[in-house]
Amino acid sequence: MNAEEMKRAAAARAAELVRDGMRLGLGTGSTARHFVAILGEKVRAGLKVVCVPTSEATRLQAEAEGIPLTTLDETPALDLTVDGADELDDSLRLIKGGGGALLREKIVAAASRRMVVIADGSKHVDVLGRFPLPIEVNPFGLRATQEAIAQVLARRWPSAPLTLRRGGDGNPFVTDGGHFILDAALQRIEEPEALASDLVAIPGVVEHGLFLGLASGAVIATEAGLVELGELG
Ligand SMILES: O=C(CO)[C@H](O)[C@H](O)COP(=O)(O)O
Repeated sequence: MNAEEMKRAAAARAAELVRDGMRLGLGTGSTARHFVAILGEKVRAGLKVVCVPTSEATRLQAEAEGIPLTTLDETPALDLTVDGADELDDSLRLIKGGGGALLREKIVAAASRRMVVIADGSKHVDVLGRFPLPIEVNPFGLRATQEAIAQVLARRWPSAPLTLRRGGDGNPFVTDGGHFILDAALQRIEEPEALASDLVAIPGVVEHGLFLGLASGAVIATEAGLVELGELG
Protein backbone atom coordinates (compact mmCIF):
# COMPACT_ATOMS: atom_id res chain seq x y z
CA MET A 1 0.00 0.00 0.00
CA ASN A 2 1.24 3.49 -0.73
CA ALA A 3 0.79 6.34 1.77
CA GLU A 4 -2.55 7.49 0.33
CA GLU A 5 -3.93 3.95 0.40
CA MET A 6 -2.88 3.63 4.05
CA LYS A 7 -4.56 6.93 4.95
CA ARG A 8 -7.72 5.80 3.13
CA ALA A 9 -7.68 2.44 4.95
CA ALA A 10 -7.45 4.16 8.36
CA ALA A 11 -10.23 6.57 7.36
CA ALA A 12 -12.46 3.72 6.19
CA ARG A 13 -12.07 1.91 9.53
CA ALA A 14 -12.99 5.11 11.40
CA ALA A 15 -16.02 5.57 9.15
CA GLU A 16 -17.32 2.22 10.45
CA LEU A 17 -17.70 3.90 13.86
CA VAL A 18 -20.26 6.38 12.54
CA ARG A 19 -23.90 5.67 13.39
CA ASP A 20 -27.14 7.27 12.24
CA GLY A 21 -27.94 10.44 14.18
CA MET A 22 -24.38 11.14 15.30
CA ARG A 23 -22.95 14.61 15.75
CA LEU A 24 -19.43 14.53 14.31
CA GLY A 25 -16.31 16.67 14.30
CA LEU A 26 -14.48 16.60 10.96
CA GLY A 27 -10.70 16.94 11.09
CA THR A 28 -8.34 18.70 8.71
CA GLY A 29 -5.51 17.44 6.52
CA SER A 30 -4.89 14.82 3.86
CA THR A 31 -5.95 11.86 6.06
CA ALA A 32 -9.08 13.55 7.37
CA ARG A 33 -9.89 14.40 3.76
CA HIS A 34 -10.30 10.67 3.02
CA PHE A 35 -12.66 10.36 5.99
CA VAL A 36 -14.79 13.27 4.76
CA ALA A 37 -14.94 11.73 1.27
CA ILE A 38 -16.04 8.34 2.65
CA LEU A 39 -18.57 10.04 4.93
CA GLY A 40 -19.93 11.92 1.93
CA GLU A 41 -20.57 8.61 0.15
CA LYS A 42 -22.44 7.34 3.22
CA VAL A 43 -24.51 10.52 3.50
CA ARG A 44 -25.50 10.29 -0.15
CA ALA A 45 -26.53 6.69 0.57
CA GLY A 46 -28.87 7.87 3.35
CA LEU A 47 -26.78 8.21 6.54
CA LYS A 48 -28.08 10.98 8.82
CA VAL A 49 -25.36 12.97 10.63
CA VAL A 50 -24.55 16.58 11.43
CA CYS A 51 -20.95 17.71 11.41
CA VAL A 52 -18.70 20.51 12.64
CA PRO A 53 -15.67 21.11 10.37
CA THR A 54 -12.35 22.08 11.95
CA SER A 55 -11.24 24.39 9.13
CA GLU A 56 -12.52 26.35 6.18
CA ALA A 57 -10.86 23.80 3.89
CA THR A 58 -12.80 20.95 5.49
CA ARG A 59 -15.99 23.01 5.49
CA LEU A 60 -15.66 23.52 1.72
CA GLN A 61 -15.00 19.82 1.11
CA ALA A 62 -17.90 18.74 3.34
CA GLU A 63 -20.27 21.17 1.61
CA ALA A 64 -19.21 19.80 -1.78
CA GLU A 65 -19.85 16.27 -0.49
CA GLY A 66 -23.36 17.27 0.62
CA ILE A 67 -22.65 16.60 4.30
CA PRO A 68 -25.00 18.52 6.64
CA LEU A 69 -23.03 21.00 8.73
CA THR A 70 -23.66 22.63 12.06
CA THR A 71 -21.64 24.80 14.45
CA LEU A 72 -20.57 24.38 18.05
CA ASP A 73 -22.94 27.25 18.86
CA GLU A 74 -25.90 25.24 17.55
CA THR A 75 -24.51 21.86 18.62
CA PRO A 76 -22.05 22.31 21.49
CA ALA A 77 -21.61 18.61 22.31
CA LEU A 78 -20.40 16.11 19.72
CA ASP A 79 -20.37 12.31 19.76
CA LEU A 80 -17.19 11.66 17.80
CA THR A 81 -14.39 13.59 16.10
CA VAL A 82 -12.17 11.90 13.53
CA ASP A 83 -8.95 13.73 12.72
CA GLY A 84 -5.40 13.15 11.55
CA ALA A 85 -2.23 13.93 13.48
CA ASP A 86 1.35 14.88 12.75
CA GLU A 87 2.59 12.55 15.49
CA LEU A 88 1.08 10.26 18.10
CA ASP A 89 2.62 8.16 20.84
CA ASP A 90 1.43 4.99 22.59
CA SER A 91 -0.38 7.07 25.23
CA LEU A 92 -2.41 8.79 22.48
CA ARG A 93 -0.64 12.09 23.03
CA LEU A 94 -0.49 14.03 19.77
CA ILE A 95 1.24 16.78 17.91
CA LYS A 96 -1.17 18.51 15.55
CA GLY A 97 -1.21 21.72 13.56
CA GLY A 98 0.95 20.85 10.58
CA GLY A 99 -1.96 22.08 8.47
CA GLY A 100 -2.45 25.12 10.68
CA ALA A 101 -5.90 24.15 11.99
CA LEU A 102 -4.86 23.29 15.56
CA LEU A 103 -7.05 25.83 17.35
CA ARG A 104 -10.36 24.74 15.83
CA GLU A 105 -9.21 21.12 15.92
CA LYS A 106 -8.60 21.33 19.65
CA ILE A 107 -11.88 23.14 20.38
CA VAL A 108 -13.82 20.54 18.38
CA ALA A 109 -11.94 17.59 19.94
CA ALA A 110 -12.60 18.97 23.43
CA ALA A 111 -16.31 19.27 22.63
CA SER A 112 -16.44 15.61 21.55
CA ARG A 113 -17.13 12.61 23.75
CA ARG A 114 -14.60 10.63 21.68
CA MET A 115 -11.75 11.62 19.37
CA VAL A 116 -10.35 8.97 17.05
CA VAL A 117 -7.06 9.68 15.28
CA ILE A 118 -6.44 8.29 11.81
CA ALA A 119 -2.88 8.10 10.53
CA ASP A 120 -0.37 6.10 8.57
CA GLY A 121 2.39 4.32 10.48
CA SER A 122 4.97 7.07 9.87
CA LYS A 123 3.13 9.25 12.44
CA HIS A 124 3.45 6.72 15.29
CA VAL A 125 6.49 7.61 17.42
CA ASP A 126 8.09 6.57 20.72
CA VAL A 127 8.66 10.16 21.83
CA LEU A 128 6.89 13.24 20.45
CA GLY A 129 8.93 16.06 18.99
CA ARG A 130 10.53 15.06 15.73
CA PHE A 131 7.73 17.01 14.04
CA PRO A 132 8.17 20.72 14.89
CA LEU A 133 5.59 21.79 17.48
CA PRO A 134 3.16 24.40 16.07
CA ILE A 135 2.41 27.26 18.47
CA GLU A 136 -0.41 29.60 17.39
CA VAL A 137 0.09 33.21 18.45
CA ASN A 138 -1.76 36.49 18.16
CA PRO A 139 -0.07 38.76 15.57
CA PHE A 140 -0.19 41.62 18.09
CA GLY A 141 3.16 41.74 19.86
CA LEU A 142 4.58 38.89 17.77
CA ARG A 143 8.20 39.61 18.60
CA ALA A 144 7.58 39.91 22.35
CA THR A 145 5.57 36.69 22.35
CA GLN A 146 8.25 34.93 20.30
CA GLU A 147 10.92 35.99 22.80
CA ALA A 148 8.80 34.84 25.75
CA ILE A 149 8.30 31.44 24.09
CA ALA A 150 12.02 31.19 23.32
CA GLN A 151 12.82 31.84 27.00
CA VAL A 152 10.46 29.09 28.13
CA LEU A 153 11.86 26.64 25.56
CA ALA A 154 15.48 27.51 26.46
CA ARG A 155 14.98 25.93 29.91
CA ARG A 156 14.91 22.49 28.30
CA TRP A 157 16.06 23.11 24.72
CA PRO A 158 18.89 25.69 24.83
CA SER A 159 19.15 26.15 21.07
CA ALA A 160 15.81 25.04 19.61
CA PRO A 161 14.92 26.91 16.40
CA LEU A 162 11.58 28.76 16.64
CA THR A 163 10.42 29.75 13.16
CA LEU A 164 7.54 31.90 11.97
CA ARG A 165 5.57 29.79 9.50
CA ARG A 166 5.27 31.34 6.04
CA GLY A 167 2.97 30.56 3.14
CA GLY A 168 4.04 29.87 -0.43
CA ASP A 169 4.03 33.62 -1.15
CA GLY A 170 6.63 34.26 1.57
CA ASN A 171 4.18 36.11 3.81
CA PRO A 172 3.37 34.82 7.29
CA PHE A 173 0.91 31.93 7.20
CA VAL A 174 -2.42 33.14 8.66
CA THR A 175 -4.73 30.65 10.37
CA ASP A 176 -8.51 30.54 9.96
CA GLY A 177 -8.65 32.52 13.21
CA GLY A 178 -6.35 35.27 11.86
CA HIS A 179 -3.31 34.20 13.91
CA PHE A 180 0.30 33.32 13.10
CA ILE A 181 2.13 30.06 13.82
CA LEU A 182 5.60 29.60 15.29
CA ASP A 183 7.09 26.13 14.73
CA ALA A 184 9.42 24.89 17.48
CA ALA A 185 11.93 22.23 16.38
CA LEU A 186 12.42 20.38 19.68
CA GLN A 187 13.28 16.84 18.46
CA ARG A 188 12.29 15.13 21.76
CA ILE A 189 9.51 16.28 24.10
CA GLU A 190 10.00 14.02 27.13
CA GLU A 191 7.40 15.82 29.28
CA PRO A 192 4.67 17.21 26.99
CA GLU A 193 2.35 18.01 29.92
CA ALA A 194 4.96 20.31 31.53
CA LEU A 195 5.68 22.04 28.23
CA ALA A 196 1.96 22.48 27.54
CA SER A 197 1.34 24.23 30.84
CA ASP A 198 4.37 26.49 30.35
CA LEU A 199 3.18 27.52 26.88
CA VAL A 200 -0.42 28.33 27.81
CA ALA A 201 0.85 30.67 30.55
CA ILE A 202 2.46 33.00 27.96
CA PRO A 203 0.27 35.96 26.95
CA GLY A 204 -0.06 36.01 23.18
CA VAL A 205 -0.01 32.23 22.85
CA VAL A 206 -3.45 31.32 21.53
CA GLU A 207 -2.95 27.53 21.44
CA HIS A 208 -0.28 24.91 20.91
CA GLY A 209 -0.25 21.66 18.99
CA LEU A 210 0.12 19.29 21.94
CA PHE A 211 -3.16 17.37 22.23
CA LEU A 212 -3.00 15.68 25.62
CA GLY A 213 -5.84 13.59 27.04
CA LEU A 214 -8.07 14.35 24.06
CA ALA A 215 -7.72 11.30 21.79
CA SER A 216 -9.58 8.22 22.99
CA GLY A 217 -8.48 5.92 20.18
CA ALA A 218 -6.41 5.69 17.02
CA VAL A 219 -6.39 3.72 13.80
CA ILE A 220 -2.90 3.46 12.35
CA ALA A 221 -2.46 1.99 8.89
CA THR A 222 0.80 0.08 8.38
CA GLU A 223 2.12 -2.23 5.66
CA ALA A 224 1.19 -5.13 7.94
CA GLY A 225 -2.40 -3.92 8.36
CA LEU A 226 -4.42 -1.72 10.68
CA VAL A 227 -3.24 -1.20 14.26
CA GLU A 228 -5.77 0.12 16.79
CA LEU A 229 -4.80 1.96 19.96
CA GLY A 230 -7.07 2.86 22.87
CA GLU A 231 -10.85 2.65 22.60
CA LEU A 232 -12.57 3.14 19.28
CA GLY A 233 -16.13 2.39 20.35
O1 LIG B 1 -3.21 18.83 12.53
C1 LIG B 1 -3.52 18.84 11.37
C2 LIG B 1 -3.92 20.07 10.65
O2 LIG B 1 -3.80 21.18 11.48
C3 LIG B 1 -3.53 17.58 10.60
O3 LIG B 1 -4.38 16.68 11.22
C4 LIG B 1 -2.15 17.02 10.58
O4 LIG B 1 -1.30 18.00 10.02
C5 LIG B 1 -2.08 15.73 9.78
O5 LIG B 1 -2.29 16.01 8.43
P1 LIG B 1 -2.10 14.90 7.32
O6 LIG B 1 -3.20 13.91 7.52
O7 LIG B 1 -2.20 15.66 6.03
O8 LIG B 1 -0.73 14.30 7.50
